[in-house]
Parts: sequence; structure tokens; C-alpha cells
Amino acid sequence: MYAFQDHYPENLSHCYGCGSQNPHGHQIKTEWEGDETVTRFRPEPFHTSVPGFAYGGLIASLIDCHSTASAAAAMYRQEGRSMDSLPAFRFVTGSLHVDFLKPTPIDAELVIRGQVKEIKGRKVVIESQVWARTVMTAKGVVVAVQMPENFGT
Ligand SMILES: CCCCCCCCCCCC(=O)SCCNC(=O)CCNC(=O)[C@H](O)C(C)(C)COP(=O)(O)OP(=O)(O)OC[C@H]1O[C@@H](n2cnc3c(N)ncnc32)[C@H](O)[C@@H]1OP(=O)(O)O
Repeated sequence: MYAFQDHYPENLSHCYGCGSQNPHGHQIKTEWEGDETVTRFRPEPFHTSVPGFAYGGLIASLIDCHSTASAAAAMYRQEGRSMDSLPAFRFVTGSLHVDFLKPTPIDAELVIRGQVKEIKGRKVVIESQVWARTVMTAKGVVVAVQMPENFGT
């Protein structure tokens, strides 16, 4: 699998949620399945909240980084361009809303499915759902915004 995150340059691959260069992070991998974006992640015992269930912050961070990657992929797809082509689209989180619908079991593979709801200017809105086996345990909406040149200054 060659994931969206595999196109990130090394200097932008340190994110706790999605950076391949962060040994302490989730290192999520996201790809297209038709018009949906999909991330699969297996929680570890140290991601526990209530025993037997996953910590909500983990769920939120999975939705977050799944969505920023999906936003970039959606922009490239809209322009009919490869994710390695220039100019690059880099997205950060403007807002993150999560609804926790059911407890998320710690012992199941989580599947995050995203849909592109809006692309407008520098903004992409992604809706996502987190599935554990056959149960949707959380859903989220992310407003991803193209990272400004002067980000952090
Ligand atoms: C491939 C390499 C990967 C590279 C990236 C690898 C790292 C992945 C990151 C993973 C996710 C993260 O954790 S990122 C880290 C957490 N996030 C951050 O630190 C971001 C901090 N915030 C900021 O820097 C800024 O507020 C921005 C960039 C988000 C927005 O500022 P701006 O650039 O001045 O945006 P602005 O022109 O005002 O607005 C542009 C459009 O976005 C909308 N917008 C802006 N902020 C919001 C908001 N909070 N909620 C809703 N909508 C918003 C505006 O209404 C507008 O829509 P309209 O009027 O046009 O309709």
C-alpha cells in the first residue's frame, strides 16, 4: 500500500498522528477506496480508557489525521494531479468535532471512513466515521485548511 502519508516530505513527517518519522506516534496510513478515504488502525493496550475500551483522545487523533490527509488527497484528485506533483497541498486542522456514539473496543481493528463534503478555496471539509467490527462508535467533522507559508510565525 502506498498511502497518502507516504507522499509527505520528511520534514513534515513528524506529526504524532500521521508522521512516518515519529516512532512514538500512530503512523496512520490512509488511501482511497472509491470515493471514500480509509484508515485502518489497531489500538494497543496502552490506548485504554475504561478497561476494555479505547481512549477518546486516540479516536479524535485518528479522525484528525485521517481527515487532514484526506483533504490533501481530495485537492490533488480534484486537480487530477499526483500527490507528488507541485505545488504541494499541505493541510492542518482548523476545527475538529467528534461525537462518541458507543464505547470503542480496544481489541478490534478500527476502520475510519471519510467522505469529502466541501472543497472551497483553501478549505476542505471531511466527515468521518470510526467502525469497530460492525459498530460505528464515533463520527467526526474536520475543517482542514491549507497550511499558510508563514505557519507558526
Ligand atoms: C502533505 C504534507 C502534510 C503536512 C501536514 C502534516 C501534519 C498534519 C497535521 C495533522 C493535523 C494537526 O494536528 S494540525 C495541528 C493543529 N492545527 C493547528 O495548529 C492550526 C492552527 N491554526 C492556524 O494555523 C490557522 O488558524 C489556520 C491555518 C487553520 C487558518 O488560518 P488562515 O490560513 O488565516 O485561514 P483563513 O484564511 O482565515 O480561513 C481560510 C478558510 O478556512 C476557514 N477556517 C479557518 N479556521 C477555521 C476554524 N477554526 N474553523 C472552521 N473554519 C475555519 C475560514 O472560515 C475560511 O473559509 P472560507 O471563508 O474560505 O469558507
